[in-house]
Amino acid sequence: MTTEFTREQVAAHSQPGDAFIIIDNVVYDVTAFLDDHPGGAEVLMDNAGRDASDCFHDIGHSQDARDWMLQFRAGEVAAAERREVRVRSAAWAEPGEGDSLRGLLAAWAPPLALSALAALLYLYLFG
Ligand code: HEM
Repeated sequence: MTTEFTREQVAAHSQPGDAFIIIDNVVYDVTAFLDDHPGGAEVLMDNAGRDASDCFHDIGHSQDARDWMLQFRAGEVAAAERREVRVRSAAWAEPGEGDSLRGLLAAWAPPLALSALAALLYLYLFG
């Protein structure tokens, strides 16, 4: 079962030895992570006990960062106090496999069509 925290309860965890942060309605216990954060302990402590969703997204954290944060998950913000989760910006989203395949097809379609046409013409004239 997931533990639920009110925003007031999260605010009580704002010390270096006991630091919680909210990102997208999920509560993270970042106490053990402070010294390991590539962005430094200070930004995390500035946001300890608070909702740091905007800051987190503004940085444009990598997929690695998002995988990493899973291990600090302590619970969720109580249902009545959840906020709308910001939609990912296009710049932040990583290209999916489907996108690159589509891009590849789009790039190759015109030359492939031309060579098929040339082959047909050759067969028609000299075949
Ligand atoms: C548990 C939550 C978090 C994790 C796991 C995490 C992880 C990381 C990682 C792995 C990086 C290196 C760059 C990257 O891979 O994206 C990074 C950089 C950074 N993070 Fe976080 N971060 C977290 C929360 C936050 C929050 C809440 C803030 C802001 C309030 C923040 C601010 C920064 C900054 C300023 C950088 C440096 C960016 C740069 O040097 O260009 N991080 N973080």
